[in-house]
Amino acid sequence: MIVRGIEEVASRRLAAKFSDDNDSGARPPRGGTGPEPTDEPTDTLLTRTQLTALDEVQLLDTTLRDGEQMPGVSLTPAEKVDIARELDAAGMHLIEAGSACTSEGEREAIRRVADEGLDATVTSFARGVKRDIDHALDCGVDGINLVVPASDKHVETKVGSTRDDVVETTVELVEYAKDHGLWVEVLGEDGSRADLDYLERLLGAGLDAGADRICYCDTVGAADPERTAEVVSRLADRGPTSLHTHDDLGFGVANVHAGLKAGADTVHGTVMGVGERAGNVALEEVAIALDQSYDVDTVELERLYRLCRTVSEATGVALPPNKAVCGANAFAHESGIHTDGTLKDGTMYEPYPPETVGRERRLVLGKHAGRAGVKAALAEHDVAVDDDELSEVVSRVKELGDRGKRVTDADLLAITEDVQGRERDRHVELVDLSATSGGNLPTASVRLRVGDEERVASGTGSGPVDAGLEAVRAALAGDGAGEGVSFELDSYHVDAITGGTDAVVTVEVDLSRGDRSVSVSSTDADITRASVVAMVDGLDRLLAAAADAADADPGAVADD
Ligand SMILES: CC(C)C(=O)C(=O)O
Repeated sequence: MIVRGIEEVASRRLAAKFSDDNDSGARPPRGGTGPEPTDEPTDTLLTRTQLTALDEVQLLDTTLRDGEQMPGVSLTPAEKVDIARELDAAGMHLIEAGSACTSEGEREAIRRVADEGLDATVTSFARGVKRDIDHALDCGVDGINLVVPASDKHVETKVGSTRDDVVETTVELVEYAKDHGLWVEVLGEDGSRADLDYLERLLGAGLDAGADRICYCDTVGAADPERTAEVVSRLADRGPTSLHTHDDLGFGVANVHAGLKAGADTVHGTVMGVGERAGNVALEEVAIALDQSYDVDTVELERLYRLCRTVSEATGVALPPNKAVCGANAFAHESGIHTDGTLKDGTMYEPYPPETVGRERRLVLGKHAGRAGVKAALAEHDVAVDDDELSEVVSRVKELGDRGKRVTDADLLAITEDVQGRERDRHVELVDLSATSGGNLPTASVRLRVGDEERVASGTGSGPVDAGLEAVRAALAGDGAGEGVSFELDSYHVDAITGGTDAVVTVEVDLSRGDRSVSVSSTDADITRASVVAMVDGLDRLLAAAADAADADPGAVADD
């Protein structure tokens, strides 16, 4: 582990601030008169603005600490290690791996992250008590995020202390941690609601005692950008300053930008903004906004989506469909006008190409569908239609959309077959399914018709749906008698259509084989059946497409 350039950035910035060169215009003055357009060529009318006083920003990820404080989220050591590896691979500068005082299990997790040999600086959260620092030392971390109360509410009501005592303890603890070789950041909890003179005195005392940096905390997300700028510019005059913002007023990212313009150089946040209440600022949003609007590099953007998926899977927090960068709809277009425009020029309705953050563009069909979008979707499945057929398909797609249904690829293909009066043979079909759960090992058995043969197989999994998927995979794997067929389940989504324990559910899956993919849905009162039927129907569509492509060659059913 290394302290990845973080203090180099800060000291260069401070040096620039206090050097004469600064006045010569080599570096724009902090807190200046507002954004200055750069002369970078651009193919849009947008000009990139320069964040005053900074050109490098470091990110501290606290998904494994503040993110895990989200109600209902609890990560195992293995999950923490997985997330930490992904963060490190993306080039995260600092990773707050947890709070060492929490439990032996938490210390084990922090130890494992610290032992990974990551490039990132690995830290532990520590409250303002010596035993928390000892616990952090015991975990082998590089540094600590030392949290001390800053607002009177926290000083007096929460910890029952006085301002002077908190300053004195902070100095002692910083000296103790530095004597033990730790990198130290001092955070003033509830700093946005603290008396500014006292906050400056408290955090300044931390710096004077040897802390490497201080952090402005908008603990309850109560500040607006103006307050943020006011507080941060005072703190940044004292030394390297980080920002820790929450999103209770929806100002999370705006406050980060205000704080950076006011002289901070490091941003705390979490992946997908997971965290207490309304969450922390989402680091993927910070990273993409800094890149797009200010030309500031932070982490590897093309790894952001993958990172979000890893965190979503580990935490169980679904990717919010309408969120920047990670949302399913971030690069999806449904309305006829948008789809038509997007087909003419991919950037028509997007601020940046999806590949920038490791995504792909999707055209979705629903009640707003138009001819261009439907035609393009059919072309992706190598289906050609004449003008009259297209009109009929579009109107049936809209009808389905009007009934509140998202129109999947399988729906579109079925509608088109009907409009064109085509019948097709199924390549794979579910004949029978049984599943058991409740015991130690959920199990499912399937009987499939694959071409002319019947295949029976069973599988086990974390639940009956997972077991059903394994059974389908096993039936299709081929055992010498039949040929093997493999596929990827790219996404799986369940919606309860009715309430109660007898709810009817719709399962929607995206499957792929090679470079072909298909979306399919199935509705049933039995979630396992709905899931397996959707998977088998999707696979059937993929096999049909492969067979068509190979000009009805039966060998196309098997993997190459
Ligand atoms: C205690 C600090 C760092 C915190 O999590 C917050 O202010 O939200």
